[in-house]
Amino acid sequence: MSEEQTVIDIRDLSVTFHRSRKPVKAVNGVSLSVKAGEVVALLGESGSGKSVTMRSLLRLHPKGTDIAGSMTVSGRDVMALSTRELGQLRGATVSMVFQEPRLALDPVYTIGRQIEETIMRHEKVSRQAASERALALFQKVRIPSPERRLKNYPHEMSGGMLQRSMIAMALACNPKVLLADEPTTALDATVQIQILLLIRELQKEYGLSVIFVTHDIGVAAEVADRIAVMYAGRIVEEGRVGDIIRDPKHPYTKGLLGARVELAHGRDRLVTIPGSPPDLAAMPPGCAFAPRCGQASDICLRDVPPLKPIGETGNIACIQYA
Ligand SMILES: Nc1ncnc2c1ncn2[C@@H]1O[C@H](COP(=O)(O)OP(=O)(O)OP(=O)(O)O)[C@@H](O)[C@H]1O
Repeated sequence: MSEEQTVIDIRDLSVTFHRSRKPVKAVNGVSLSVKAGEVVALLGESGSGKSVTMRSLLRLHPKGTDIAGSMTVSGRDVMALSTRELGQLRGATVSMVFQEPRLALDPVYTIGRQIEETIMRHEKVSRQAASERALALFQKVRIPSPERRLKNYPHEMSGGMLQRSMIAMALACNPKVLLADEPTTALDATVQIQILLLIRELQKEYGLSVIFVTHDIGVAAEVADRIAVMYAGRIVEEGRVGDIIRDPKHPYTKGLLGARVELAHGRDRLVTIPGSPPDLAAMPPGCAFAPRCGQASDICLRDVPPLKPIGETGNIACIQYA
């Protein structure tokens, strides 16, 4: 597979939930592609639609959810897959790691057993072969005393070890794609950086395409090749990690970076962007960020700015650059 080959292609994705009285459009016209061996971070505040975008790739939404647009993973049209085909895609071609590994693991089976079952669900191999592979995977994610640790139950492991175990399980069937949803958010800072480095190292070794969901621009900078910034269900800025960090263009991205810089300088409080994101069930007209934007003009309150190319590789949705 060539470096330039697109592995994930999301086109004009919109996702609407109908759980409450008013429909909630959690994702609104998102397009995103990820090449072979590339890491793209989806960055934004809570509720911006990052997880919903990512989960759409495996059609993990409740029944009755409206999904519009198209998605392909490794050339397969996700919306056209049968339930059986979708089951094969999950875990084999596409793996996921979550913020809370405990919720993804079964408390009554050992970790080793759960990795073996994952392998045997997707491949015709003996338990012995699956067990040997589980051991090799535990060595790969550098879990000390791997033989002994494979016999542990989830509650016997620390958060960091559990996340290493989840990464081992995610790699069990040689996936092409890893979807990571805030996998380090619940961990201490030192463990967090170890796990980020591990993900980055394994991603390179396996040539994985990764979508990494995070609310932390520092984490995104550490792990990603490209960053897509989401706000209220849309991508508002997208570009190479160095460009976004060095020269953020969208006022929202600047705000996210500003909050981070204040923290880095040891100020005693987190400087956040004033105001809060809009109610997705009652979106105001115009740019969703306008009510919080120091540079907004009348036109921003009226028209939604389209996402337009900027520079050679970036995109921006802001009237200042239209
Ligand atoms: N199953 C669901 N039913 C109804 N609404 C949902 C469902 N899943 C997500 N939402 C809503 O969609 C919006 C976007 O959620 P999403 O989880 O994608 O946000 P996020 O950017 O990943 O933030 P977080 O870090 O909090 O997960 C939120 O308003 C959320 O309440």
